[in-house]
Amino acid sequence: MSGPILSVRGLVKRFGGLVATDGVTIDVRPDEIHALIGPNGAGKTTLISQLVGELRHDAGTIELEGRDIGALPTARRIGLGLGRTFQITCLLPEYTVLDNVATGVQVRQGHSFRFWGNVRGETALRETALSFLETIGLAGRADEQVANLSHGEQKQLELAVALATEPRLLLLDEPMAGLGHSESRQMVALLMALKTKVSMLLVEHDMDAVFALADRISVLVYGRVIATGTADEIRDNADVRAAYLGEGDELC
Ligand SMILES: Nc1ncnc2c1ncn2[C@@H]1O[C@H](COP(=O)(O)OP(=O)(O)OP(=O)(O)O)[C@@H](O)[C@H]1O
Repeated sequence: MSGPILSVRGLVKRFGGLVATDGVTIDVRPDEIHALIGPNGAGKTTLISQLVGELRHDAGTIELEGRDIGALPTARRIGLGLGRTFQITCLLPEYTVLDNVATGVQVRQGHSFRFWGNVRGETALRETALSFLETIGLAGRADEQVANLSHGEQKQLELAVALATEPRLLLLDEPMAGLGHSESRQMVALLMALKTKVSMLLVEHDMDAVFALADRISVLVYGRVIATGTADEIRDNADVRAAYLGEGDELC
């Protein structure tokens, strides 16, 4: 078996006296959806921010396909294959759906937000961007202004923009947030279909989605991973059940 896509060892982040991630060790294997769950304030977003380089860690290591990326700036990490979607929608609302995906393509090509150039380049860029929209089922909305999309379509578009950077590992920060039941089911189906194309670390409060998608689940509580295992192992874990007692999230 080949090594993990992502290997995190002993990651620590302190905010003054608060230890937000407290020696987190976790890995994501090739073609795996690894879900990270935990009560509010457990440190999930802090961990994602450390992985992408928006927050510097105080201790520990982060390796992407065996390469230590812990000291690299965010743009370099993206260039090496780290992709992410955001908890709060982060699209350019006044531009079209296609323009937004084109920004992802251009990031991959080493340009940042250059937008449309000469006609030949424009055609190639348009075709590449369209192919990502086809993958996520939004090609029919390519020329629509983003502001006119539903919340569910915007979440799908975020995914297309992230995919356009051609990541080896996709960090998904609450892709189901704010989605209705049928939109959530659509997103689950989409992520399931993408599984063979890209490995994913999924932060999500929607337990139906987590248990439907995840090959393995890690549970973070007060900055520490208290358990990692399959859905069945996590469901039966007494420490995990105790951590969720009284929380809004319900383990199914
Ligand atoms: N910039 C910051 N400065 C100080 N404390 C912070 C900062 N960011 C997060 N924290 C604290 O770190 C802890 C972990 O927060 P974090 O947002 O990572 O949790 P989370 O698991 O993502 O929560 P949620 O599920 O509610 O999004 C919390 O106690 C939070 O208040």
